[in-house]
Amino acid sequence: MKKPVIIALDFADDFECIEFLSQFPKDENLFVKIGLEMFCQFGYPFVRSLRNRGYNIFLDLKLHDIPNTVRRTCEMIAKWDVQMLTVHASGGAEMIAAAKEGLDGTDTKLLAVTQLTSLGQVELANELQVPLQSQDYVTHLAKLAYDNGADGVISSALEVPLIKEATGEDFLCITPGIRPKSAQVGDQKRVATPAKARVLGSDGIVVGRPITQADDGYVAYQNICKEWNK
Ligand SMILES: O=C(O)c1cc(=O)[nH]c(=O)n1[C@@H]1O[C@H](COP(=O)(O)O)[C@@H](O)[C@H]1O
Repeated sequence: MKKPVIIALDFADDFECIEFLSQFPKDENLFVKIGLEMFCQFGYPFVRSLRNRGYNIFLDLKLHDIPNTVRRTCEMIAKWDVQMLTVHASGGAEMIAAAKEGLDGTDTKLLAVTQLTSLGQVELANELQVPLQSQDYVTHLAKLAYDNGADGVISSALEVPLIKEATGEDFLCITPGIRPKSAQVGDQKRVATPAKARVLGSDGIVVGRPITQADDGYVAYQNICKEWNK
């Protein structure tokens, strides 16, 4: 699959979301992320309706629970034909392996979230009391995910070279925290432009507000794709 620009559909309601999507040509082969905000409101029927439009789906549920619960949840999601699913790497080795087991027999890529891109070095040290540099913590979690069967991780683009070195070139690094030069950073801390993410080796970028809150979402998307594919 071509390295995707994944649009994070973080909207307050489905009407706003569908109106946003109506700006895009019908044959535009979109890769969209359904996160907790939309999934909590509209659940699986919403996932199915977007899949039926032909979109690739990244279901971002960031599962984090005991292994048995995560495995059983993944067994259910395995029937949904989604292309990517997230769990938190900090759920541990057994939980990651259980998630993979639950997805057995599907093409759904299991991605483990490392250190959220909204957390910087200060939050890692002071709030989470993790005595490591961000890049070492992220690499450690990526290796844990790799060793326990995940297909890839979610990290900032900044850590991609280290993750690839610690795991393998084929281990997917999907990177949110993407901000074109002109965009506001907002609550993100570890950010990169689309061009920088490409140079650092990201396998796909996740972009929300710079597209969904732009005056013209389709133009914003096209500009980001141009920068990403240059
Ligand atoms: O798992 C994610 O997708 C994710 C992980 C992470 O570390 N940081 C992060 O921003 N995300 C998601 O990526 C999207 C980023 O949105 P924007 O900040 O609006 O571009 C949001 O939907 C977040 O939930």
